[in-house]
Formats: sequence, structure tokens, C-alpha cells
Amino acid sequence: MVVAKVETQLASKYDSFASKNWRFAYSDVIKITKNFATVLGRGGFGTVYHGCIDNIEVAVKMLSPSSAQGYKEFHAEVELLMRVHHRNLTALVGYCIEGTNMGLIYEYMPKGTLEQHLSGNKNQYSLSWEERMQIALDAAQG
Ligand SMILES: Nc1ncnc2c1ncn2[C@@H]1O[C@H](COP(=O)(O)OP(=O)(O)OP(=O)(O)O)[C@@H](O)[C@H]1O
Repeated sequence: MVVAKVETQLASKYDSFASKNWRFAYSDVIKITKNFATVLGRGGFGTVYHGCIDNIEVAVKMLSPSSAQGYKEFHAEVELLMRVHHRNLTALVGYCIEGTNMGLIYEYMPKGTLEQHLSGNKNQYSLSWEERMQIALDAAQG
């Protein structure tokens, strides 16, 4: 099957320049997320779940089969974040490619999204224009 072939090519490509530790089996993802028990949110790529690896919290983004942008985005995200590391970029911890089960594992960001902070929904404290400017600069650096 064409899809299976592409997935195998992708998987071996990533394995060739990353430590084997980056790649997780789908059975690991099930354990990490406690069978996808807690949803953190949903994006264009699919659903994001809370998980734990050795007591370290992670966020697991699973590619939704109905996602049009998903497959391309998955490819770009793994490719980029395996090579690029910056304190203003959420770190990729690993990925899973097993048949149609494709997921990305990131470090967990406990303080909510930037959007929530910019809109003031997360807490009462509103960011000053100076702080917003600094965030814009930091994001651009990332
Ligand atoms: N690393 C993370 N730690 C904690 N929560 C996260 C993390 N990544 C994503 N989330 C949660 O999952 C939601 C969806 O994230 P995701 O990155 O898939 O979508 P997005 O960036 O909002 O949209 P899009 O993928 O369409 O650009 C976020 O709004 C956030 O609530």
C-alpha cells in the first residue's frame, strides 16, 4: 500500500538521524496517556492528550485521520523539531508512527496557551504592552 510505504520511508528517515529513543510504539503511547484519558485540547492536526513518561508530564498530539493538514504537518514538525532546539520552542520528546497511528510527544506546558494569556482568559492579570512586546520578540526569536 502506498500509505504504508510512505510511513515506512518516513519512519526510517527519522530513525536515521535521531536516537531510537525518539520513537515510541503505539502501545507505549497508550500507556503514556493512560489510554487517552485526558484531553488537553484540539488543533488542526488532531487531539492533544495529557501523558506521563517516568513521572515527567508530556502532551501527546495524535494525528486525526480526518485531518487534511495533518500528514504534511506531522512530517514538517518532526523534521524541524528534531533538529531545532530553542528555549522559546516547545521541545519534541518523541513521535509514534505505527500504521495509521501517528503521534507527536512534546514537553508539557502547564500554564495554558499564549492566546489565553494575551486575551486575559487564563487569569485576571492582564499583560502590559511592554510584556506583550517582549512576548512578540521572544516568539520571533523562537
Ligand atoms: N505542549 C503542550 N502542553 C500543554 N497543552 C498543549 C500542548 N500542546 C497543545 N496543547 C493543548 O492542545 C491544544 C491544541 O494544540 P495544537 O498545537 O494541536 O493546536 P493549535 O496550535 O491551537 O492549532 P493548529 O494545530 O491548528 O495550529 C492547545 O490549544 C493546548 O490547549
